[in-house]
Amino acid sequence: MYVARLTLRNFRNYRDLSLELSPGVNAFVGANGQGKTNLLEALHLLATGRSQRGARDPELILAGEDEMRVWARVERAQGPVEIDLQVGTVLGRRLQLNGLPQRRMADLVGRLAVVFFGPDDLQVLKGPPAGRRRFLDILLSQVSPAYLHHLQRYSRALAQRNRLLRQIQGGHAARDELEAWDIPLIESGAEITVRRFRALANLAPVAAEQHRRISGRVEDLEVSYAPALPGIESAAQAGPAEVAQLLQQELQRRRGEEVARAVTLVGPHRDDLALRIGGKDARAFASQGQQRTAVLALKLAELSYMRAVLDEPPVLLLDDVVSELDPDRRRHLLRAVDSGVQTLLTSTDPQDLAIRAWEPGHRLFEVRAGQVRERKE
Ligand SMILES: Nc1ncnc2c1ncn2[C@@H]1O[C@H](COP(=O)(O)OP(=O)(O)OP(=O)(O)O)[C@@H](O)[C@H]1O
Repeated sequence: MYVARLTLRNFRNYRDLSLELSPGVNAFVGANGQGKTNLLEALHLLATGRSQRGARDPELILAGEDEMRVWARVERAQGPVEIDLQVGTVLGRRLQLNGLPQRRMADLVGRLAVVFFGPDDLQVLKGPPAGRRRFLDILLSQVSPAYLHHLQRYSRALAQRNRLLRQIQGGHAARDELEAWDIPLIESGAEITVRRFRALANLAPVAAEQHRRISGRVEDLEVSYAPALPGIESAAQAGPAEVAQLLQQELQRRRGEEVARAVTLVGPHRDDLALRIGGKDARAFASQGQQRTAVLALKLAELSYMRAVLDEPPVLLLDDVVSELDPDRRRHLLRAVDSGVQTLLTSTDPQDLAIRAWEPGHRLFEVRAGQVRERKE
């Protein structure tokens, strides 16, 4: 798939922009703070409903305005899709697909699929588990509406349950009220767990292979799902009903502790992704260079996983990472870019894009203060 046209109105520092994009490589160069990342953010928003920076809706609207619009025409194997998202400070979000208003925001997901790779991703290995869970959640939500449904249901149940636990602790609610929230927590928690295990079974060998190639077969990368609850792995192989049973037992067992600590202690929001490089825990031991190689391998695995599930490549968004990689790792990344994947990449330095070495048909744009101009070489 590829984005043929992107139109922005009052989005971040763009008042009015309409861009025609190449199905191949689109490079955006410009000094810091000119609006390069904002362009990729617009596409991330259309793909996932969320900003990759976790920005809230009002922050996305041009300062002084009260409504913004992001619109894209996406060419897909089965035909074009037009996604039109409007966000207002008063009116909230409104979504149209191919000109038809949609009632549910979740309908946005699955129209455009992206793999985003930015400087923050380089920290994902050493950072807190939430970042690694988010990696899986964003990937799976984009390829599976069922996963997104369970994730939303689970998050709601978790938030409500935590609120109730605080009320119980404060003596403002009864313990048996928890049961109503246990059901969605267990059911959707089991679905999420099983689907994460299955995805990793596919992702891990690809990440390992990419890693071998990038590191020159020096070290092995092992990626696996690391559930907080022992026994979950074999239950997940049997299916969601078996996982649900384990979660339920554990919730019963730890109810007293949950009430005492006023927080939900059981479920996939406590799980992690384990990465081992050369047999050692990457979180504790990986050097800067090893982290970069591992993250790059993971991102390339994400790309090929999505490509296989969707039966067409997603759009690759590379924010300021080309310059962060040494020539060898850059070559591996750019090889993936060359293989029929629409790519939007940003850099402050046109030299480090090595743009001339790319296939014909790439486009080079200059970004300055919310204006984008195509640069002819
Ligand atoms: N809601 C908004 N209204 C107006 N301007 C905004 C808004 N949000 C962000 N900006 C402006 O957008 C610019 C930041 O753009 P962006 O993050 O895309 O930078 P960049 O070109 O990617 O820079 P860098 O190379 O530093 O990452 C800043 O000048 C910021 O003030």
